[in-house]
Amino acid sequence: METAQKNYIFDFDSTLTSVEALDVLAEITLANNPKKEEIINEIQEITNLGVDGEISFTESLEKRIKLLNAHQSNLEELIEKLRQQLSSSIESNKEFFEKFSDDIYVVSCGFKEFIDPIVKDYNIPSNRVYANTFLFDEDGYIIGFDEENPLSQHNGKIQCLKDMNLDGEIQVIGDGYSDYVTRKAGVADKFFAFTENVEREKAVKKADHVTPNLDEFLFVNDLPRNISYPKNRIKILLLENIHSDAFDRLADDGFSVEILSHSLSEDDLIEKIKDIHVLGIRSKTQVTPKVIKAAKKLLTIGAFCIGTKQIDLETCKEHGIVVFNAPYSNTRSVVELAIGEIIMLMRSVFPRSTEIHNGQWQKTAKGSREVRGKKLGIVGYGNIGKQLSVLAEAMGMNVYYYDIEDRLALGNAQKCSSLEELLSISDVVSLHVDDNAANRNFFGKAQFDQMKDGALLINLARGFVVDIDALKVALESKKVAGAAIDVYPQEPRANGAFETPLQGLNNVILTPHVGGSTEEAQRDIADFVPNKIMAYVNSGNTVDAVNFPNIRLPRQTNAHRFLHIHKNVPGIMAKVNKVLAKYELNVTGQYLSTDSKVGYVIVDVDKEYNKKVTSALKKIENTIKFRILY
Ligand SMILES: NC(=O)c1ccc[n+]([C@@H]2O[C@H](COP(=O)([O-])OP(=O)(O)OC[C@H]3O[C@@H](n4cnc5c(N)ncnc54)[C@H](O)[C@@H]3O)[C@@H](O)[C@H]2O)c1
Ligand SMILES: O=C(O)CC[C@@H](O)C(=O)O
Repeated sequence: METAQKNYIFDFDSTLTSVEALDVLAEITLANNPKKEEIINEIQEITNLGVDGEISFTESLEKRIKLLNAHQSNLEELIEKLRQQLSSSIESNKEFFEKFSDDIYVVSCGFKEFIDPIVKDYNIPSNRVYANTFLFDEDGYIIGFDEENPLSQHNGKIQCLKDMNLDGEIQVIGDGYSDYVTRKAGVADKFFAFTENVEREKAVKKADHVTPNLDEFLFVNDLPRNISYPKNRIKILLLENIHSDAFDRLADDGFSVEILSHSLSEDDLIEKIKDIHVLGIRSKTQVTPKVIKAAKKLLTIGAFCIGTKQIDLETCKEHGIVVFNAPYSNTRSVVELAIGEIIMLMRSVFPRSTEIHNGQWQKTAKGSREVRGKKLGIVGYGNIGKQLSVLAEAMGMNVYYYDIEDRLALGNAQKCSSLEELLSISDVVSLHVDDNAANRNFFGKAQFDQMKDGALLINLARGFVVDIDALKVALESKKVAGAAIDVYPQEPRANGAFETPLQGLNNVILTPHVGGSTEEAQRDIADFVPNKIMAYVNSGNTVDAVNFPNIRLPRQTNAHRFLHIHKNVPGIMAKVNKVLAKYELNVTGQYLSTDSKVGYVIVDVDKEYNKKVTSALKKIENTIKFRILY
């Protein structure tokens, strides 16, 4: 079947390059001019007025050339600078410019003197560049332009395209007025608003299609491209006030990111998740089997925290959804809060402070003790427990710990063989067990009874670990002299009203699950988790995934990468290889990692292959998910 001829008409400034060339020329010519900033601002204003169609293009050109005061010798430097500032999606898609060279034109209101040498590198010869030309005086100064050229006139591109008299469909790709008017005038069949460098409201409104980069344009036209799926089509939803650095990092990589300050209910999440490829949450969002079932496009979930029990990890795995977390980023923050709270509780600082807030002066040493020499009992000697052990010891505390696993003591910390033993000797008990469901109501009446009279309790782990009613009784009876609680059996999804039976009790510090909420921790998490997400989405790496076989993949060079996630049943690898053999693929690398439930096989193949292989791989029985990356 013969395919219809298409002509691709590219604008130059802010489309092929990320800048306006005359602005760059101004930077060069005005380098030593004391009024440089003023003049450059003026030039930019004039450029924008012209691009938006507020003043005639000829007028804008005349004014700018006068202000520029440029010389022929400046052009060489300009060309060098422009070469460094090509739009990145143009640079990464050279193959398209090579394969479709006969159908590509540059039609620009810029100047051939600098456009020709730049686009030549992209296989576009001078005779397919339609642009203005400068006029020079005998000393080589630019004094004007060829006024006969239609491109120097208002609506010049319309006239130029008419004169070009091209056969077939005409697609214009550009960012401004001169581009979109060609569509209205009927000389272009489609206008693509290119917004990689600048997003002009009017251009976006008039566009048949908004293309945030060349990848999107090539994808919708099914043209050869450097990337399998445009990143702007990958939708990321970040909930629960995740640090804005995460948004910046993911958006800078080209993804479409939406950020919400609160968590979503199951129903709202089910609705929202249908189109989402990547979900980012903290501790409040429950990712239930119903949510996962609705998440048809979901590739990965980032828990921007330590805990992952809010996510049904097994169901995620069965659906080929890879989950990451940040296991260490907020550890130090929790430890520092625990240390602060131990001191505050030991000194009864909060009751003393409340008295003064209520207008009372109560200077007393009663119920106020140093931490030095006191016994700290750490329950759960993991990442947080261990770090707390070291800092507490540095303050002169004697550290004891209890863990269900065999954990090596740090410093002079002493291991207890049972929880009872630890509780019976500790002046302060600090809970740092993990968020395992088995730890529900782990600490109740029996444990309070086993504590020393007047000991203190700290819970910065999970709310369901402590029986709050039993704690209330222990505090009221003075069995426990004080407590610091950061986590609660039920926590609200968003900021607002909150009630707990512990409100109003003496020497009880209540914080709203902020143990890990420091600027430093949140920034670190906003670096760590997006990196994991990008490594998976962009290359298939699952290193540090919490529910998936971990695999570190080599860099993919000059190859297409097939990612095949399947149920781990006998014979599946043989079937995958049979398909690859049937279509005679040249396999350049194959990697496999499995656990008892799923298998994850990655195959790197030569770029040229029979495309039918992909549907054959998808059709293999027990396939869960299949993706191609390039
Ligand atoms: N408040 C906050 O903002 C905040 C911030 C970060 C972490 N946390 C929570 O802190 C807790 C500890 O985090 P971590 O990074 O140290 O986890 P971790 O997995 O490194 O350590 C947990 C330790 O607890 C032990 N453990 C589990 N159940 C136990 C039990 N019943 N008795 C004794 N030991 C037990 C484990 O063997 C492990 O050594 C987690 O619950 C985490 O969700 C809270
Ligand atoms: O930031 C959060 O919402 C959770 C903090 C903490 O409980 C964690 O699991 O890291």
